[in-house]
Amino acid sequence: MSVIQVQGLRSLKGEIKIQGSKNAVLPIMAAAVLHKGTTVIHNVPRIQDVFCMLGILQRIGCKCRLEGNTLIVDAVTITQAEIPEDYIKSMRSSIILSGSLLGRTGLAVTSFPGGCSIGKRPIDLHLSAFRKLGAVVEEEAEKLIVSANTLIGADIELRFPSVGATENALLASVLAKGITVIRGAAKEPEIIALCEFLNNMGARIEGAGTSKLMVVGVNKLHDSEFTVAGDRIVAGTYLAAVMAAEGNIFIKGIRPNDLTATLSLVERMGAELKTYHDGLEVSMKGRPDCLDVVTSPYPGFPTDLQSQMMAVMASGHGTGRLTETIFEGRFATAKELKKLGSDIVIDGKHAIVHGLYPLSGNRVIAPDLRGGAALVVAGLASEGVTEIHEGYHIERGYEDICRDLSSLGAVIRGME
Ligand SMILES: CC(=O)N[C@H]1[C@@H](OP(=O)(O)OP(=O)(O)OC[C@H]2O[C@@H](n3ccc(=O)[nH]c3=O)[C@H](O)[C@@H]2O)O[C@H](CO)[C@@H](O)[C@@H]1O
Ligand SMILES: C=C(OP(=O)(O)O)C(=O)O
Repeated sequence: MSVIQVQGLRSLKGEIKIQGSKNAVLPIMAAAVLHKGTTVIHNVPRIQDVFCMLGILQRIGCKCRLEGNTLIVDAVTITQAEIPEDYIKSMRSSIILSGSLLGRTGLAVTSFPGGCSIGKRPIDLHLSAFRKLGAVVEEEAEKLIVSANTLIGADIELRFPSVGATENALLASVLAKGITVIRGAAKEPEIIALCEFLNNMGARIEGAGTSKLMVVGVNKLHDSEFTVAGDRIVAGTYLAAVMAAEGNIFIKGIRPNDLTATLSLVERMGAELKTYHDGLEVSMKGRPDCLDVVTSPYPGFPTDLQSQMMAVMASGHGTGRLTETIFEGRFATAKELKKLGSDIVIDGKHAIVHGLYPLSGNRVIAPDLRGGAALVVAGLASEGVTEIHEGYHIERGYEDICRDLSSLGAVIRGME
């Protein structure tokens, strides 16, 4: 699907089941490499990033079967510790395999990762964690070679709670000798999921969900089965969709507690919410109020929902200010939203959004995964047709955004 067409100004109504979490399943798939046996993962979303990770697992020797939303990974034999560069460039999460390959084989040959063009995205914290555990990191003609004879538990201090660096430090330390303490760790629900997954396969990790993780190295892991939780960012995207389009929808298959900062924001913007243990009902009448929003690491408001919220405010009421503190490139979406008539002024880390309704349909280009989803949201609040080009970005993280929104009454279709 390279182009998405949205006919705006239709309210949304109905119920939507949220796919499994991308940012949880990718490190879990990488973690399966640590075990010389079989891992079964349920509620795996059928998205491009998962297909890419599957491709990498197969290239390094794993036997994988994706049946519906269940993935079986047989990692009895790893035949190579090098990940081809084309895979690495097409997906940020490929870097997470360095930790698990290093833990499993003592060697990981990768290169600098790709991902969304949302900022510089260095990996210095990942590499310094590997070094702390006793690995040697070498750069050779675009290749990044991380190796260790023996990984030894260590005290790792992260100067920023990087999600990826926390995951890599965990993966490299599970089979290391002795105790590893990770201070300044990320607290995202996806880190908790990874710790639960690893403990369920025999690892010994304490402190998940806090900034201090303790890993007691073990000698071996065992076969396991795990179910991935619903994707809080996809849920937040559909929340943004109903804020922009108005209406009433039930979002099921997620834990509202994972979305506390987002839910508090949308309530202040004017939505009515009812939360249940595995879902929530959202009702939006009239235009949402524009407010001040600052992105920050969990439990703060997630950068992965900033663009969608920009789209909501662009079609809202009053003036708001978005401050992006994590990824400096995420305001690329503003340029596209302006093509729909929105009034957004960028000033460094801040975007000042003056709400206007309705926006007017136009041809726009998805700048990245969440920026693409934000343009779909803006299309719902636009008069006429909005055509979003380069929709392949959206497929990295959404199983089928057109299927989901049409089931809620949106007039939307994808075209090749
Ligand atoms: C697959 C996945 O889970 N992706 C998520 C993960 O990305 P990712 O793991 O790449 O994000 P990080 O938490 O590592 O990055 C956060 C910040 O730390 C900086 N940094 C990171 C690593 C490092 O070695 N040095 C450094 O300076 C980054 O430039 C960025 O400014 O967390 C982000 C922040 O919640 C989300 O937006 C992404 O959706
Ligand atoms: C930035 C994102 O993903 P990735 O880290 O995989 O590029 C995202 O999910 O918004």
